[in-house]
Amino acid sequence: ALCCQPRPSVPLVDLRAPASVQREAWAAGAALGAVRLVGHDLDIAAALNASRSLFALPEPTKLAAGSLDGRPGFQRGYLAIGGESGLAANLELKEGFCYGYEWPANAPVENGLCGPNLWPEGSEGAPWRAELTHYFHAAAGAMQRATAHMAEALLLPVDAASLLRGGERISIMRLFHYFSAAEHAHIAPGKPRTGSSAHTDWHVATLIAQDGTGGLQLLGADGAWVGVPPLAGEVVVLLGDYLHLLSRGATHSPIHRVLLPPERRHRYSLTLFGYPSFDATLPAEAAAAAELPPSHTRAQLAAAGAFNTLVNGSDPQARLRLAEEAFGDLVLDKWRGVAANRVGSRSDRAGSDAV
Ligand SMILES: O=C(O)CCC(=O)C(=O)O
Ligand SMILES: [Fe+2]
Repeated sequence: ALCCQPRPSVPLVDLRAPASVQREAWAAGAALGAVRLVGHDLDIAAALNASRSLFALPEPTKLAAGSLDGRPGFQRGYLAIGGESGLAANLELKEGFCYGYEWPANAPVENGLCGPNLWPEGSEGAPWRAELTHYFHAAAGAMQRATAHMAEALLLPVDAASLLRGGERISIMRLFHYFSAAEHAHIAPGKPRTGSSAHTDWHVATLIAQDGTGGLQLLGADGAWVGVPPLAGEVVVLLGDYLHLLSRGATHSPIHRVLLPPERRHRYSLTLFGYPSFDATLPAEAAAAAELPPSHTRAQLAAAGAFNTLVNGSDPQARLRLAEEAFGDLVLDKWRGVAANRVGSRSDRAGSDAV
């Protein structure tokens, strides 16, 4: 009977249905900060397979495509295990690869988030690379449609079309490959291991495709971690800090984390970070009304402990920066911070955890 079916904890939105029909699902999703999405036309299995091919490349080939040393804050290229961490206390046991818009060779670098993709040497013409490039554009389109759908359904006090406008060339795809806890025991022995430390996403929205392993969790209002089910054919849309601010709190930016896969399992995910334009600034009233950190209950804050978020609420300069600084400058600062938490770095040894 209908009465006895468990209510799915992350609401499901079908992009093929009119936004007005999906109002209830988006309202529940805005309160939680996440929806499951179908009707997106993405070939998730093909993209996951392509990312497996990339991570199966020889270690030296991957390391040679590493990005972090040259340009602090610039996020393209290969991320080795321990190469970044949301919280300095943790070793995040995953490797990653970040890429996005394909800048023409010799295009001028307009800002710190622009620049060439750092594909592994010898990958020109590889089918997996073509698939990943295709997936970036398809996923960005699906996210654009989803945010417009959401804004329409929720009657958000922002121009729906403008949420991600101008961010197409700086939005970033992050491929992850998570290991089980006992692997790579020689790296930072004794350090607590996790997949992704508790955090909020700093931008507009995140579109996540995951394999069947599971491990992504977000905090519900009561402070209980809610598993985001890895269901075939679905992607997950998480709503971020910048959307929370822009919408004057109409959407929640959930604290979430990724647990490591069980023994002998690996987890793959494709995570697209949807940015507004580099120069986007918050209207002064929105910045003044901002809750920092965004709209979390006491139960959520207690359950999360330390977590990484766009602006540090206990820093008196933070509110000022929100009103005055472009999104791109704020987020570049954040990227420098997580890179500074890499294994063996100075802030790693000092154990500092920015919240
Ligand atoms: O791998 C995932 O499922 C999500 C990772 C995540 O939350 C992030 O990179 O911001
Ligand atoms: Fe995230």
